[in-house]
Amino acid sequence: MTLPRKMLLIGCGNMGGAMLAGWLRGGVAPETFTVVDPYLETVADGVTLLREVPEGEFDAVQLAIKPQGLADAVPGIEPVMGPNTVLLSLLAGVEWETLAQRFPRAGGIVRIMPNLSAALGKSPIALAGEGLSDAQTAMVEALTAPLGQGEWIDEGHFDLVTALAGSGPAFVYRFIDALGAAATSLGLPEEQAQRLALATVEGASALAAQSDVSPGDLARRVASPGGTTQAGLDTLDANNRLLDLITDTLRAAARRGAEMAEEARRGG
Ligand SMILES: NC(=O)C1=CN([C@@H]2O[C@H](COP(=O)(O)OP(=O)(O)OC[C@H]3O[C@@H](n4cnc5c(N)ncnc54)[C@H](O)[C@@H]3O)[C@@H](O)[C@H]2O)C=CC1
Ligand SMILES: O=C(O)[C@@H]1CCC=N1
Repeated sequence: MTLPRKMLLIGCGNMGGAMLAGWLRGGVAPETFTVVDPYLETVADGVTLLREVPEGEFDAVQLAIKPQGLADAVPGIEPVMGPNTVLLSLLAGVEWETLAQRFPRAGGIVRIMPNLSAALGKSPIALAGEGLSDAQTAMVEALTAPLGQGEWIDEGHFDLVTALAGSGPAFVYRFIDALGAAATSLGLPEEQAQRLALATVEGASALAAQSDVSPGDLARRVASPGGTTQAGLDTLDANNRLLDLITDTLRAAARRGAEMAEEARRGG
Protein backbone atom coordinates (compact mmCIF):
# COMPACT_ATOMS: atom_id res chain seq x y z
CA MET A 1 0.00 0.00 0.00
CA THR A 2 1.24 3.47 -0.91
CA LEU A 3 1.06 6.54 1.24
CA PRO A 4 0.49 9.91 -0.44
CA ARG A 5 3.68 11.74 -1.38
CA LYS A 6 2.07 15.10 -0.62
CA MET A 7 -0.97 15.62 1.59
CA LEU A 8 -2.77 18.84 2.44
CA LEU A 9 -4.51 19.03 5.82
CA ILE A 10 -7.20 21.73 5.91
CA GLY A 11 -7.84 22.38 9.61
CA CYS A 12 -5.69 20.87 12.31
CA GLY A 13 -7.57 21.25 15.58
CA ASN A 14 -8.64 18.50 17.95
CA MET A 15 -9.33 15.76 15.39
CA GLY A 16 -7.02 16.83 12.57
CA GLY A 17 -4.25 17.28 15.14
CA ALA A 18 -4.87 13.81 16.60
CA MET A 19 -4.58 12.29 13.12
CA LEU A 20 -1.40 14.18 12.32
CA ALA A 21 0.06 13.04 15.66
CA GLY A 22 -0.93 9.45 14.81
CA TRP A 23 0.70 9.59 11.39
CA LEU A 24 3.93 11.05 12.74
CA ARG A 25 3.94 8.55 15.61
CA GLY A 26 3.39 5.79 13.03
CA GLY A 27 6.48 6.84 11.08
CA VAL A 28 4.94 8.79 8.18
CA ALA A 29 7.48 11.41 7.05
CA PRO A 30 6.55 14.89 8.37
CA GLU A 31 7.53 16.38 5.00
CA THR A 32 4.45 14.64 3.56
CA PHE A 33 2.16 17.13 5.28
CA THR A 34 1.21 20.73 4.55
CA VAL A 35 -1.23 22.08 7.15
CA VAL A 36 -3.54 25.01 6.39
CA ASP A 37 -5.02 26.46 9.55
CA PRO A 38 -5.53 30.16 10.27
CA TYR A 39 -5.21 29.79 14.03
CA LEU A 40 -2.82 26.90 14.73
CA GLU A 41 0.37 28.25 16.28
CA THR A 42 2.90 25.47 15.71
CA VAL A 43 3.33 22.13 14.01
CA ALA A 44 5.90 19.34 14.43
CA ASP A 45 9.32 19.77 12.81
CA GLY A 46 9.23 19.01 9.11
CA VAL A 47 5.50 19.73 8.70
CA THR A 48 4.68 22.91 6.73
CA LEU A 49 2.15 25.29 8.30
CA LEU A 50 0.37 27.82 6.08
CA ARG A 51 -2.49 30.24 6.63
CA GLU A 52 -4.02 29.83 3.19
CA VAL A 53 -4.39 27.02 0.69
CA PRO A 54 -1.29 26.99 -1.54
CA GLU A 55 -1.13 26.30 -5.25
CA GLY A 56 0.21 22.92 -6.26
CA GLU A 57 -0.71 19.27 -6.60
CA PHE A 58 -1.54 17.02 -3.70
CA ASP A 59 -2.27 13.30 -3.74
CA ALA A 60 -4.66 13.76 -0.82
CA VAL A 61 -6.48 16.70 0.75
CA GLN A 62 -8.11 16.22 4.13
CA LEU A 63 -10.92 18.45 5.37
CA ALA A 64 -10.93 18.66 9.18
CA ILE A 65 -12.78 21.93 9.74
CA LYS A 66 -16.17 22.25 11.42
CA PRO A 67 -19.01 21.19 9.09
CA GLN A 68 -20.61 24.63 9.53
CA GLY A 69 -17.46 26.21 8.01
CA LEU A 70 -17.63 24.23 4.77
CA ALA A 71 -19.54 26.70 2.58
CA ASP A 72 -17.13 29.55 3.38
CA ALA A 73 -14.07 27.35 2.91
CA VAL A 74 -14.97 25.75 -0.44
CA PRO A 75 -13.88 28.60 -2.79
CA GLY A 76 -10.39 28.61 -1.27
CA ILE A 77 -9.98 24.84 -1.41
CA GLU A 78 -11.62 23.90 -4.71
CA PRO A 79 -8.77 25.18 -6.93
CA VAL A 80 -6.35 22.66 -5.47
CA MET A 81 -8.52 19.72 -6.55
CA GLY A 82 -7.63 17.74 -9.65
CA PRO A 83 -8.04 14.29 -11.19
CA ASN A 84 -5.18 12.89 -9.12
CA THR A 85 -6.36 14.30 -5.80
CA VAL A 86 -8.35 12.27 -3.28
CA LEU A 87 -10.46 14.34 -0.90
CA LEU A 88 -10.92 12.91 2.60
CA SER A 89 -13.68 14.53 4.66
CA LEU A 90 -14.04 14.23 8.42
CA LEU A 91 -17.09 16.48 8.43
CA ALA A 92 -19.81 14.84 10.53
CA GLY A 93 -23.10 14.72 8.69
CA VAL A 94 -21.84 16.10 5.38
CA GLU A 95 -22.78 13.52 2.78
CA TRP A 96 -20.68 12.19 -0.06
CA GLU A 97 -23.09 13.67 -2.61
CA THR A 98 -22.84 17.14 -1.02
CA LEU A 99 -19.05 16.90 -1.16
CA ALA A 100 -19.18 15.74 -4.80
CA GLN A 101 -21.27 18.79 -5.69
CA ARG A 102 -18.91 21.14 -3.85
CA PHE A 103 -15.73 19.57 -5.22
CA PRO A 104 -16.60 18.36 -8.74
CA ARG A 105 -12.94 18.26 -9.84
CA ALA A 106 -11.75 15.96 -7.03
CA GLY A 107 -10.34 12.69 -8.37
CA GLY A 108 -11.94 10.71 -5.55
CA ILE A 109 -13.91 11.48 -2.41
CA VAL A 110 -13.95 9.52 0.85
CA ARG A 111 -15.77 10.22 4.08
CA ILE A 112 -13.63 9.23 7.04
CA MET A 113 -14.76 9.03 10.66
CA PRO A 114 -12.04 8.43 13.25
CA ASN A 115 -11.91 9.42 16.89
CA LEU A 116 -9.33 11.11 19.09
CA SER A 117 -7.59 7.78 19.84
CA ALA A 118 -6.07 8.10 16.35
CA ALA A 119 -3.25 9.95 18.12
CA LEU A 120 -2.33 6.61 19.73
CA GLY A 121 -3.05 4.46 16.67
CA LYS A 122 -6.10 3.05 18.44
CA SER A 123 -9.05 4.58 16.62
CA PRO A 124 -11.78 2.75 14.78
CA ILE A 125 -11.96 4.47 11.38
CA ALA A 126 -15.09 4.28 9.28
CA LEU A 127 -14.64 4.91 5.55
CA ALA A 128 -17.26 5.48 2.88
CA GLY A 129 -16.67 6.43 -0.73
CA GLU A 130 -17.37 5.43 -4.26
CA GLY A 131 -15.66 5.50 -7.60
CA LEU A 132 -12.13 5.23 -6.23
CA SER A 133 -9.49 3.48 -8.31
CA ASP A 134 -7.67 0.52 -6.76
CA ALA A 135 -4.62 2.74 -6.25
CA GLN A 136 -6.71 5.42 -4.50
CA THR A 137 -8.35 2.80 -2.27
CA ALA A 138 -4.92 1.44 -1.39
CA MET A 139 -3.70 4.96 -0.55
CA VAL A 140 -6.67 5.62 1.75
CA GLU A 141 -6.12 2.29 3.51
CA ALA A 142 -2.40 3.00 3.87
CA LEU A 143 -3.31 6.33 5.51
CA THR A 144 -5.71 4.76 7.98
CA ALA A 145 -3.37 1.93 9.00
CA PRO A 146 -1.16 3.99 11.39
CA LEU A 147 -4.27 5.45 13.07
CA GLY A 148 -6.11 2.27 14.01
CA GLN A 149 -8.59 -0.07 12.47
CA GLY A 150 -10.11 1.07 9.17
CA GLU A 151 -13.41 -0.35 8.03
CA TRP A 152 -15.40 0.44 4.85
CA ILE A 153 -19.06 0.96 5.66
CA ASP A 154 -22.29 1.64 3.83
CA GLU A 155 -22.80 5.43 3.79
CA GLY A 156 -26.37 4.84 5.00
CA HIS A 157 -24.83 3.85 8.36
CA PHE A 158 -22.50 6.83 8.58
CA ASP A 159 -24.49 8.91 11.09
CA LEU A 160 -24.91 5.94 13.38
CA VAL A 161 -21.24 4.98 13.14
CA THR A 162 -20.34 8.63 13.79
CA ALA A 163 -22.42 8.44 16.99
CA LEU A 164 -20.86 5.16 18.04
CA ALA A 165 -17.22 5.51 17.05
CA GLY A 166 -16.71 9.27 16.48
CA SER A 167 -18.68 10.67 19.40
CA GLY A 168 -18.28 7.45 21.42
CA PRO A 169 -15.16 8.50 23.36
CA ALA A 170 -17.11 11.41 24.86
CA PHE A 171 -19.75 8.99 26.13
CA VAL A 172 -17.04 6.79 27.66
CA TYR A 173 -15.42 9.84 29.29
CA ARG A 174 -18.83 10.72 30.78
CA PHE A 175 -19.06 7.18 32.14
CA ILE A 176 -15.62 7.48 33.77
CA ASP A 177 -16.66 10.80 35.31
CA ALA A 178 -19.92 9.30 36.54
CA LEU A 179 -18.12 6.33 38.09
CA GLY A 180 -15.85 8.69 40.01
CA ALA A 181 -18.56 11.19 40.94
CA ALA A 182 -20.84 8.43 42.18
CA ALA A 183 -18.09 7.00 44.40
CA THR A 184 -17.39 10.53 45.70
CA SER A 185 -21.06 11.06 46.52
CA LEU A 186 -20.99 7.80 48.43
CA GLY A 187 -18.02 8.86 50.55
CA LEU A 188 -14.70 8.34 48.70
CA PRO A 189 -12.29 11.32 48.46
CA GLU A 190 -12.79 12.92 45.01
CA GLU A 191 -9.25 12.60 43.71
CA GLN A 192 -8.99 8.99 44.77
CA ALA A 193 -12.38 8.15 43.26
CA GLN A 194 -11.40 9.69 39.89
CA ARG A 195 -8.05 7.88 39.87
CA LEU A 196 -9.63 4.52 40.62
CA ALA A 197 -12.44 5.07 38.09
CA LEU A 198 -9.99 5.84 35.29
CA ALA A 199 -7.69 2.93 36.14
CA THR A 200 -10.68 0.59 36.25
CA VAL A 201 -11.93 1.61 32.80
CA GLU A 202 -8.42 1.51 31.33
CA GLY A 203 -7.77 -1.99 32.62
CA ALA A 204 -11.23 -3.29 31.77
CA SER A 205 -11.15 -2.05 28.16
CA ALA A 206 -7.58 -3.31 27.63
CA LEU A 207 -8.61 -6.74 28.91
CA ALA A 208 -11.79 -6.77 26.80
CA ALA A 209 -9.76 -5.84 23.71
CA GLN A 210 -7.34 -8.74 24.28
CA SER A 211 -9.81 -11.30 25.52
CA ASP A 212 -11.18 -14.14 23.44
CA VAL A 213 -14.54 -13.89 25.22
CA SER A 214 -17.20 -11.19 24.88
CA PRO A 215 -17.64 -8.23 27.27
CA GLY A 216 -20.85 -9.91 28.42
CA ASP A 217 -18.91 -13.04 29.38
CA LEU A 218 -16.26 -10.96 31.11
CA ALA A 219 -18.97 -9.25 33.17
CA ARG A 220 -20.22 -12.69 34.17
CA ARG A 221 -16.66 -13.65 35.20
CA VAL A 222 -16.48 -10.62 37.49
CA ALA A 223 -19.87 -11.33 39.07
CA SER A 224 -19.84 -14.01 41.74
CA PRO A 225 -23.34 -15.44 42.20
CA GLY A 226 -25.09 -13.49 44.94
CA GLY A 227 -22.06 -11.18 45.26
CA THR A 228 -21.38 -7.47 45.05
CA THR A 229 -21.05 -7.19 41.26
CA GLN A 230 -24.35 -8.95 40.61
CA ALA A 231 -26.08 -6.51 42.96
CA GLY A 232 -24.67 -3.63 40.89
CA LEU A 233 -25.42 -5.25 37.51
CA ASP A 234 -29.01 -5.86 38.58
CA THR A 235 -29.33 -2.10 39.12
CA LEU A 236 -27.80 -1.25 35.71
CA ASP A 237 -29.95 -3.82 33.95
CA ALA A 238 -33.27 -3.19 35.72
CA ASN A 239 -35.88 -2.32 33.07
CA ASN A 240 -33.02 -2.15 30.53
CA ARG A 241 -31.98 1.15 32.12
CA LEU A 242 -28.44 1.30 30.80
CA LEU A 243 -29.31 -0.10 27.37
CA ASP A 244 -32.21 2.32 26.96
CA LEU A 245 -30.05 5.25 28.02
CA ILE A 246 -27.29 4.36 25.56
CA THR A 247 -29.81 3.71 22.78
CA ASP A 248 -31.32 7.16 23.35
CA THR A 249 -27.82 8.67 23.42
CA LEU A 250 -26.79 7.15 20.07
CA ARG A 251 -30.19 8.00 18.57
CA ALA A 252 -29.79 11.67 19.54
CA ALA A 253 -26.26 11.87 18.17
CA ALA A 254 -27.17 10.12 14.91
CA ARG A 255 -30.26 12.30 14.49
CA ARG A 256 -28.09 15.38 14.83
CA GLY A 257 -25.85 13.98 12.08
CA ALA A 258 -28.88 13.69 9.81
CA GLU A 259 -29.86 17.30 10.60
CA MET A 260 -26.33 18.46 9.81
CA ALA A 261 -26.52 16.59 6.50
CA GLU A 262 -29.68 18.50 5.66
CA GLU A 263 -28.07 21.82 6.66
CA ALA A 264 -25.06 21.05 4.43
CA ARG A 265 -27.33 20.01 1.54
CA ARG A 266 -29.06 23.39 1.81
CA GLY A 267 -25.66 25.07 1.69
CA GLY A 268 -25.21 25.95 5.39
N1 LIG B 1 -13.35 16.15 17.69
C1 LIG B 1 -13.58 14.86 17.41
O1 LIG B 1 -13.40 13.98 18.26
C2 LIG B 1 -14.03 14.48 16.03
C3 LIG B 1 -14.27 15.41 15.06
N2 LIG B 1 -14.65 15.03 13.79
C4 LIG B 1 -14.85 16.03 12.73
O2 LIG B 1 -13.63 16.72 12.57
C5 LIG B 1 -13.86 18.04 12.15
C6 LIG B 1 -13.05 19.00 13.01
O3 LIG B 1 -13.50 18.89 14.34
P1 LIG B 1 -12.54 19.32 15.54
O4 LIG B 1 -11.14 18.95 15.24
O5 LIG B 1 -13.18 18.82 16.77
O6 LIG B 1 -12.69 20.91 15.46
P2 LIG B 1 -11.64 22.02 15.93
O7 LIG B 1 -12.40 23.28 16.07
O8 LIG B 1 -10.85 21.52 17.09
O9 LIG B 1 -10.66 22.13 14.68
C7 LIG B 1 -10.99 22.80 13.50
C8 LIG B 1 -9.75 23.50 12.99
O10 LIG B 1 -10.04 24.07 11.73
C9 LIG B 1 -9.42 25.33 11.66
N3 LIG B 1 -10.11 26.08 10.62
C10 LIG B 1 -11.29 26.74 10.70
N4 LIG B 1 -11.62 27.26 9.49
C11 LIG B 1 -10.63 26.90 8.65
C12 LIG B 1 -10.39 27.12 7.25
N5 LIG B 1 -11.26 27.81 6.49
N6 LIG B 1 -9.27 26.60 6.70
C13 LIG B 1 -8.40 25.89 7.44
N7 LIG B 1 -8.58 25.66 8.77
C14 LIG B 1 -9.67 26.15 9.35
C15 LIG B 1 -9.51 25.89 13.04
O11 LIG B 1 -8.53 26.88 13.28
C16 LIG B 1 -9.29 24.64 13.90
O12 LIG B 1 -7.92 24.46 14.22
C17 LIG B 1 -15.36 18.28 12.24
O13 LIG B 1 -15.89 18.30 10.93
C18 LIG B 1 -15.88 17.10 13.03
O14 LIG B 1 -17.15 16.70 12.59
C19 LIG B 1 -14.78 13.72 13.44
C20 LIG B 1 -14.54 12.75 14.38
C21 LIG B 1 -14.19 13.04 15.75
O1 LIG C 1 -19.42 16.19 17.80
C1 LIG C 1 -19.24 16.13 16.58
O2 LIG C 1 -20.09 16.61 15.79
C2 LIG C 1 -18.00 15.46 16.04
C3 LIG C 1 -18.31 14.28 15.19
C4 LIG C 1 -17.90 13.09 15.98
C5 LIG C 1 -17.19 13.65 17.10
N1 LIG C 1 -17.20 14.94 17.11
